[in-house]
Amino acid sequence: MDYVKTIALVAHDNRKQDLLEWVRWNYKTLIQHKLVCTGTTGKLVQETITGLMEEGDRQTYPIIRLKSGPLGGDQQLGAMIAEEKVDILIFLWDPMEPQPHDVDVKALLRIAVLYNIPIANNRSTADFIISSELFKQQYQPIKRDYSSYLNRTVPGE
Ligand SMILES: O=C(CO)COP(=O)(O)O
Repeated sequence: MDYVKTIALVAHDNRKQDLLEWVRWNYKTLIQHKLVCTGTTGKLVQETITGLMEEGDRQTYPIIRLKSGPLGGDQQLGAMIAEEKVDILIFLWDPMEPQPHDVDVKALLRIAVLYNIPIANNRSTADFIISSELFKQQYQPIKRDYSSYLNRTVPGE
């Protein structure tokens, strides 16, 4: 990943205020990077950052807004990670409430682990990521070699 990173920000409803507070705290750093969000999170992040900009250069802050999580946004984000278009995932998911799209949440977390991108699922980990020395550098996550899996023989072959 480059100096300028693509950072995905996602939060379940009960965690959105937490994420927005984190965005407020870190917005000067965040605006130096590219942001991608699921739909409702994206709307709130965009409004928050736009509101924090100096009045003179205030403009709707550009972020990539995908569909809302339960409507396919988590899957769109997972696809972006598989295409190596996302460098970091900050996903404050709700540990206290089941979600209608639990399978999509699990799939998103799985693909983020598979591609070995940094993932924060709570604010303290998000703080550690954004304040890390590695955050300010180019960094290449080590990729596992899946060639033996890809070249396996399947039954009947
Ligand atoms: O449901 C989500 C993540 O699983 C987030 O979706 P929204 O940002 O659209 O609320």
